[in-house]
Amino acid sequence: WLVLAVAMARFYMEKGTHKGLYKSIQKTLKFFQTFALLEIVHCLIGIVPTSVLVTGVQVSSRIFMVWLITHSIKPIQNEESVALFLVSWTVTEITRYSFYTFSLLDHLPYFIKWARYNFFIILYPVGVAGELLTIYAALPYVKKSGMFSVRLPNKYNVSFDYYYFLLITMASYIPLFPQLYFHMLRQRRKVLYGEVTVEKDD
Ligand SMILES: CCCCCCCCCCCCC[C@@H](O)CC(=O)SCCNC(=O)CCNC(=O)[C@H](O)C(C)(C)COP(=O)(O)OP(=O)(O)OC[C@H]1O[C@@H](n2cnc3c(N)ncnc32)[C@H](O)[C@@H]1OP(=O)(O)O
Repeated sequence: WLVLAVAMARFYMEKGTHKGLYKSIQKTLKFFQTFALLEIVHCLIGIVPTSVLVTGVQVSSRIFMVWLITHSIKPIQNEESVALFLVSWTVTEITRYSFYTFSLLDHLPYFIKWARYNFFIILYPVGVAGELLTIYAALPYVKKSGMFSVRLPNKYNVSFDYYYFLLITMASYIPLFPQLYFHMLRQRRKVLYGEVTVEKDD
């Protein structure tokens, strides 16, 4: 993610625009974000004590944004909203992995701890806004092209409309995002202020 941050900063300093940013960093982004699937595996096999459900929603929604939205629908790659979620994911992950690294080394600077459990207050809504605006921008292209959709009649007698799937996905942020956000607020109270709260989990 640090590599991604440097590439993004260099691109913006050289070009002075976000247009072309996604194209220039897409390989690195796809590599690291797809690799994040391992985080779900780590939770499943218990080598980290994190909720499988929270991590699953977090990682799968990002994989979906990377592969099934931004990679697949080229005309939206230059939208401002793409830069919005890219910056927000990158800052979040640099902070989060710094937190893990320094925690493992047993030398966690207070600033990293503070940043891990404060930055999300702004970055989460900003990232989600970037994601939702990007899906919204994709809707007309998806409707026009009929991509990833299966129409009747066909030999399996099934139909699937990606356009409506995207509308449902956007709607699912309404119940799911607050769960992730409140989870982080509870973690913040626990880690920064030592408050213990009971959380219903997977
Ligand atoms: C198929 C279509 C699906 C569509 C779904 C649509 C619905 C989507 C709804 C909303 C999606 C949100 C999208 C998201 O992409 C938006 C953004 O990310 S915007 C940017 C801002 N984001 C954030 O701030 C993310 C916040 N989330 C997190 O930080 C974590 O990812 C989270 C998984 C939520 C877990 O955090 P939590 O604090 O609960 O646990 P941790 O894992 O951090 O820590 C627990 C302990 O485990 C140790 N640990 C964990 N991993 C490691 C590691 N790799 N190495 C070492 N140690 C690790 C950690 O230190 C903790 O230890 P201790 O308890 O001893 O402190």
